Amino acid sequence: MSTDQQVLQSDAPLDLRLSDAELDATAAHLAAFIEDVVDDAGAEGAVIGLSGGIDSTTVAYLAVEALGPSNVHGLVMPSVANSEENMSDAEWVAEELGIEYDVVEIQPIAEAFFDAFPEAADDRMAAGNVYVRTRAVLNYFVANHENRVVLGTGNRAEAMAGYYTKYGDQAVDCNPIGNLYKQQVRQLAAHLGAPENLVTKTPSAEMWSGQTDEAEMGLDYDTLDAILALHVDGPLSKAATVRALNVDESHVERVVDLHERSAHKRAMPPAPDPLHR
Ligand SMILES: Nc1ncnc2c1ncn2[C@@H]1O[C@H](COP(=O)(O)OP(=O)(O)OC[C@H]2O[C@@H]([n+]3cccc(C(=O)O)c3)[C@H](O)[C@@H]2O)[C@@H](O)[C@H]1O
Ligand SMILES: Nc1ncnc2c1ncn2[C@@H]1O[C@H](COP(=O)(O)OP(=O)(O)OP(=O)(O)O)[C@@H](O)[C@H]1O
Ligand SMILES: [Mg+2]
Repeated sequence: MSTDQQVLQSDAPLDLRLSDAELDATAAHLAAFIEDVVDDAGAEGAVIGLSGGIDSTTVAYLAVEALGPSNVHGLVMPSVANSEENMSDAEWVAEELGIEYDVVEIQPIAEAFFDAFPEAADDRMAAGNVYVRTRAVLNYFVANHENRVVLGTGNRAEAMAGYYTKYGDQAVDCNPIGNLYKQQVRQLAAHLGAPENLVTKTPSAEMWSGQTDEAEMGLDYDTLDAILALHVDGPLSKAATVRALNVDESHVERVVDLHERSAHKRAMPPAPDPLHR
């Protein structure tokens, strides 16, 4: 994936917003899903990484609806790449929801990995993925110890574009918002009571300072959502999608490319067919 390219925007994006009744039903459905996952696992609650971003904020609100605040444990895990604003927003979410949370500085842990392979430490993608995977290890450390499940925060747009770290932020036990496009996540967050500054915040993985999802993918989320909904998830041809959204063919091709190149992330690791049965 090339980085920091021009952000392409459709001037006629598809409106995927849900009605108030649909938002009520969605919130109840997703909370019931979380409760079922925890019950089916025989677990005593959930762990969630809190980044101050809208995806983890939304899942935290849903988890508290589902399980009650005393059964949700938040982990705020800063590295040098995280902004103070995001980390303080993450703590604000935990305090607002009344959940237990810990702040775990992951820089020293990541530095141990960097020291093991100094030649890779300046590779911002490889190093950024170390931050992401370190958080996954800590989520499971707590989940194992406290008999909890790990809540994922991936949405439909990220999943279909492969915009996540394999066995990193995708290493979770369930994805409550995994079938919502990004604009629907923002809408649900507002519906659940998340404050405006979190709902409208620029999405970032914060794997390095200044990273933004839209600059890296080269598309804004409304356009990505729309191309996925119409073409990759939906029945429209490339040409019909271009006409419907008034976008360039290259927008659609970029999304198809992101989707196809990340197929391995959505599949079990392959093994050869058995030779002898
Ligand atoms: N065809 C194939 N079949 C099987 N395995 C294949 C493969 N191609 C690559 N691989 C494996 O996958 C690895 C590359 O995948 P991976 O390690 O995930 O790394 P990669 O996809 O290169 O990078 C992760 C991407 O996700 C973004 N991200 C990460 C975390 C959070 C967020 C966020 O939105 O918050 C976004 C990040 O900005 C970056 O664009 C390769 O090193 C290789 O091990
Ligand atoms: N510093 C961090 N501390 C704890 N968890 C984190 C941190 N950074 C990322 N995460 C976890 O990784 C997930 C994936 O990050 P991602 O950026 O996709 O979501 P987000 O930050 O919640 O929302 P947005 O996409 O709008 O930035 C987060 O939702 C959160 O669970
Ligand atoms: Mg983020």
